[in-house]
Amino acid sequence: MSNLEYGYLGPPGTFSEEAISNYCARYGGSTAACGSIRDIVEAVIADRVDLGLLPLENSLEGSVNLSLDLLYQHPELKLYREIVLPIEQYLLVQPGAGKEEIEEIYSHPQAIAQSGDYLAAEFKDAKIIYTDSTAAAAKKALSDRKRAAVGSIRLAEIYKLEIMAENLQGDLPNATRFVLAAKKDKDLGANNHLGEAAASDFKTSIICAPMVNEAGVLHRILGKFAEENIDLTRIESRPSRQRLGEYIFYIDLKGCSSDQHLSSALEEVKKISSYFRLLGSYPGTVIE
Ligand SMILES: O=C(O)C(=O)C[C@]1(C(=O)O)C=C[C@@H](O)C=C1
Repeated sequence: MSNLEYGYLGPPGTFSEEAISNYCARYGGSTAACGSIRDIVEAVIADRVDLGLLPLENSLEGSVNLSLDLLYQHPELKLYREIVLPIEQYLLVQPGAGKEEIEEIYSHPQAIAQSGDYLAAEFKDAKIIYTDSTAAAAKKALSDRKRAAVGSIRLAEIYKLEIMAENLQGDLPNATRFVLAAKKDKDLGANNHLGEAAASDFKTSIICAPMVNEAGVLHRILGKFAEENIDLTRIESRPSRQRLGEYIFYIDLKGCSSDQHLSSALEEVKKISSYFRLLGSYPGTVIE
């Protein structure tokens, strides 16, 4: 078992904590709660933890933009593993509080968005207040019976809250994909389990920006992967922050960067990019 320390979005009771606790139960290691996604990245950079767990995307709501932006802003970071966690949202209140008493609903923006249809139908007059995490929302609900929190069932037990409603995301499949990131030059030890998986289960993530902003550039980049028969699992754009209308692309691909076909496609993409960064090749862990 490994003795690595993992920073995650706390306090205890978040989905992030569930994901990393599950991972550590399987592979060893300890956890450290951080107050925000920025704090996780700072803790990794300052060597206060070995790796940080960043939420990257959700099956209903898409990207966690802050995580994408922080990965771009910190070229010293590398991705080591993906963890996918199924998500179920609950509405939690002070014991005994009635539905008609609820005036404010607290949660992380992703959790609020995943429960959007339910909240619009059942609490259309309630004020929605965003928090840094679902567990921070539970703490808010604890102190006032007119408040409710959206989050995991574990929050009910940890913070002694009552479940007012369950399955807020409806029947749609809800899962969040996290990544473990560390400094590239960090010595993670030999027995870290991070690379454990069948080679076929690897994914590779890159960030790139086209050399010129003209018709067909994205087509040319994607064509390089098609030529080598590489399965592209996700593409996301974010503003380059240099000029209005200029974007950088986050691309996830099946395979490992050392595979012959993927490595030649990456070399070709590098040639036609003004910015290119290999975020890493990593295996995944799916939590049931
Ligand atoms: O607030 C939490 O519980 C988190 O772990 C963060 C987070 C996210 O950023 O997406 C993680 C999973 C869920 O999608 C909702 C919130």
